[in-house]
Amino acid sequence: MRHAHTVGQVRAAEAELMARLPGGTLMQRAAAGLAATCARLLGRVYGSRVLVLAGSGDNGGDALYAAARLAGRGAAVSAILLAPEKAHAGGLAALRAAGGRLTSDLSAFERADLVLDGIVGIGARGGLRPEAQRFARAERRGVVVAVDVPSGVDPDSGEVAGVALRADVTVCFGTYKPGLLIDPGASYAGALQLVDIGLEPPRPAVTVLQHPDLAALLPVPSAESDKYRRGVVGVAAGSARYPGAALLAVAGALRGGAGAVRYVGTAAEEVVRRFPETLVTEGSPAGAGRVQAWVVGPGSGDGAARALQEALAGQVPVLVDADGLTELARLGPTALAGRTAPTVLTPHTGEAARLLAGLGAGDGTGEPAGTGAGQRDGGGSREPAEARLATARRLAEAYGATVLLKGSTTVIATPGGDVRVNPTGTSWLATAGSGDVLSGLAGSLLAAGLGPLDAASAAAYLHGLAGREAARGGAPVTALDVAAALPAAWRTVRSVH
Ligand SMILES: NC(=O)C1=CN([C@@H]2O[C@H](COP(=O)(O)OP(=O)(O)OC[C@H]3O[C@@H](n4cnc5c(N)ncnc54)[C@H](OP(=O)(O)O)[C@@H]3O)[C@@H](O)[C@H]2O)[C@@H](O)CC1
Ligand SMILES: [K+]
Repeated sequence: MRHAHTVGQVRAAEAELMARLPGGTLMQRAAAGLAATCARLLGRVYGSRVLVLAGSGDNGGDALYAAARLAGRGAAVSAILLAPEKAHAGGLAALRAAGGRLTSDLSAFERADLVLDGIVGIGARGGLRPEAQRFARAERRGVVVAVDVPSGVDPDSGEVAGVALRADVTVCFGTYKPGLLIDPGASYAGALQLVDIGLEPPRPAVTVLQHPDLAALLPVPSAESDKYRRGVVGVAAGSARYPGAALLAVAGALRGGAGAVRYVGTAAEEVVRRFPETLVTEGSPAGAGRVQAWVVGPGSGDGAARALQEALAGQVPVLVDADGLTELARLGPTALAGRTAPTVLTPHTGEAARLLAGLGAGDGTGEPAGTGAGQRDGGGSREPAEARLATARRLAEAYGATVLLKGSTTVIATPGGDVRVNPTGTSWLATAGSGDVLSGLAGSLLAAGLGPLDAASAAAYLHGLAGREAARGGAPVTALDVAAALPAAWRTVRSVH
């Protein structure tokens, strides 16, 4: 599992560690790790052309010390200082002593085999300054290695105010920063490398699952398992207007590890025709048999209100999506107040705006909460992408539910303040009905016994992998293709041990 910490947490841990170590130790550890990654990327250090962009803080210091190490191994190193009078004195002296030289020639950026971006790190305030902005726009030939954070990316939120330097690799020190894991920041960071500098920060602000975590989380049937012990997931989805949503949610649920899928709703006939293994009832959740988790809302249209009310009245986990979310936004958080079992909400950006409006916060559009029932669009984007982390946290806390906020980086937040970011997303998943597959899948994992954070983040992870698998070779995918590729995604995560 990858752990990310906020700037505040890093600063606190850094202060604690620095108090125990001789001055400059951490920077030397950072520079050594940074230089080692650069050497690996260059292949042959001797004779290579390296350019350092050094700002006025310790981020520039790291870059200058690392560049000095490369110069010591025969690289031709030049440095552009963005604030010459404030450049890190020790780093600069080390670089000079190793044969590095200063330049103000911008074409060095274009010619370099490797550029070290040490303009600004976790001390950044606001967007990149004008003297740094030109590097974000310049042509380049070589590899760009960001020191700790790509300059211009907000380390805590991933926000980019204006422009940022796009890196091929980001070498971060001590811990990952949340902004490297969340778009748009994640798309500027390239591959992530962590250098251990001995930092021991507390509980992470953000975590990211990796294949072995998934392999450990996913349910495995035991010798004693029967379909009921493996969990039954109830799917209340689809309507006369949107029968397809029922099929897609069921398709996802069938590949989520539950022992059986029980469908309730008006599309029962279509569902059983397409997926004969499904148990179907033409009613609503109250009249259906026992389930271990409910999925409510995809394509439910006018039926959403009743299905939601009945599912929430039970004491099993409930995942609310699509029209169920619109209804929940109308009711507000009090609708969940009496629940003892977990609730998972899976909004896209537009639905998140409605849920926020349901708090009485308003979404700035003047649209009253609860409008747009039956809307099957991608959600419009009334919430700025950069505010996603904060939005997910806020909704989770206010609704007392685990919130999976869909987007180019899907973010999952719990009411207790845990946040996971999904690393497997792909833009191919921006296809109609793909969210319905995700909710069926996540509901199935809930029914199989995973907790809400694990179920939601494992579902997002598998869904992303399945999307990539279905789009392999650059082919467009349909939501059913994604569902069909889910078994391959399970095998992929299980094959890595
Ligand atoms: N934490 C750790 O454990 C370790 C941390 N280490 C390293 O230290 C780094 C943090 O160093 P830091 O605190 O000196 O801040 P840093 O990011 O260099 O920037 C501050 C300077 O930049 C400027 N500036 C501000 N905003 C700007 C903007 N938007 N655009 C352009 N410039 C801007 C601002 O200038 P001023 O306002 O003073 O003119 C200020 O002086 C960290 O990322 C890591 O690399 C490692 O050495 C080892 C252990
Ligand atoms: K940087």
